[in-house]
Amino acid sequence: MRKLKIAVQKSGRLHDDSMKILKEVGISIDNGRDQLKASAKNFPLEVFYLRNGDIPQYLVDGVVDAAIIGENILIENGNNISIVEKLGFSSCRVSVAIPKSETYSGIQDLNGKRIATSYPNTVTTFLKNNNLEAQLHIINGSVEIAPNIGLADAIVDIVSSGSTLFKNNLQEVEVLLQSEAVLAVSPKIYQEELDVLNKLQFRLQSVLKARKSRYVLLNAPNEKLEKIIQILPGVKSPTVLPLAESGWSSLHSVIDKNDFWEIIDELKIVGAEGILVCPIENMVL
Ligand SMILES: Nc1ncnc2c1ncn2[C@@H]1O[C@H](COP(=O)(O)OP(=O)(O)OP(=O)(O)O)[C@@H](O)[C@H]1O
Ligand SMILES: O=P(O)(O)OC[C@H]1O[C@H](OP(=O)(O)OP(=O)(O)O)[C@H](O)[C@@H]1O
Ligand SMILES: [Mg+2]
Repeated sequence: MRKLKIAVQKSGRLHDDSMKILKEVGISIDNGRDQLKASAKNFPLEVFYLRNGDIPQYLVDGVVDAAIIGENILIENGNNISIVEKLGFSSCRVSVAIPKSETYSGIQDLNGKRIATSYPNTVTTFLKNNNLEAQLHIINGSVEIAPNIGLADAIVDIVSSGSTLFKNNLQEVEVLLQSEAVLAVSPKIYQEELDVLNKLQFRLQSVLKARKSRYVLLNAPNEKLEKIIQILPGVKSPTVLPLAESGWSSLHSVIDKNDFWEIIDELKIVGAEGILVCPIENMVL
């Protein structure tokens, strides 16, 4: 089987979580320090460690078949690159920010302004869509400093917690796009590599589903079961097993992690006892 060539950020915000998710899908990679390329021991995969910003071009050219990359970079530089899976980490947004001291009454306020950014294509599209004109200053990092040193009136940059904006006395006024890490595929991928990619994607989906879910076990008197089952939908329907103590059962089910506390509260009210909640490693549905 031919190997799938996948690009992963060499170092930076995406690196650790990218390696972690590959490990969670059971792929073990021989990772010598400072290696730019490494092969998986137990899966037809070759990992190329590259700069996030360089990855779209490698995908366009077919130098790599796939990549784990920030969606914002694909929007900025990735013509014709498809996203096959959103990976749920490195969530952020690309936003316009202006000094806190300035009032903002709407998008028109950006007309004629000087905007500093590392994402010129994203900003140009945004300006065009809104019939605005502005002067762009393209800088590669520390964009948030630009208004404070008189280089720009506004910036467009990544925002996550908002603490960098806060520290630089800036306020977020428009969100251009939302982003997270994604699995992207080269338009030049061959069928054999695509078959490997499909296998990888299947494994990723099972890990991502599992991350969003929790396994719940509880005990309840039989007369309370009907109400409890209504609260616990489960993958199909909850498993009910008799306990050694007569008139009691054990119920097992899968719930969405986000609904966790609400469901537990409801379960307690209708008479569930000994509730256990466990993480799930994989979910193959
Ligand atoms: N503060 C943040 N919170 C969450 N995700 C972020 C944050 N900053 C960046 N990201 C996401 O992580 C990706 C990588 O960011 P990082 O700053 O590590 O690299 P970079 O400067 O874009 O690239 P390079 O690898 O070329 O140096 C970004 O494209 C974005 O999708
Ligand atoms: O809203 P926050 O949580 O503060 O995150 C936003 C900051 O994070 C990123 O920078 P990073 O720390 O990656 O530094 P860099 O500019 O060197 O890439 C981004 O460029 C912002 O500056
Ligand atoms: Mg950064």
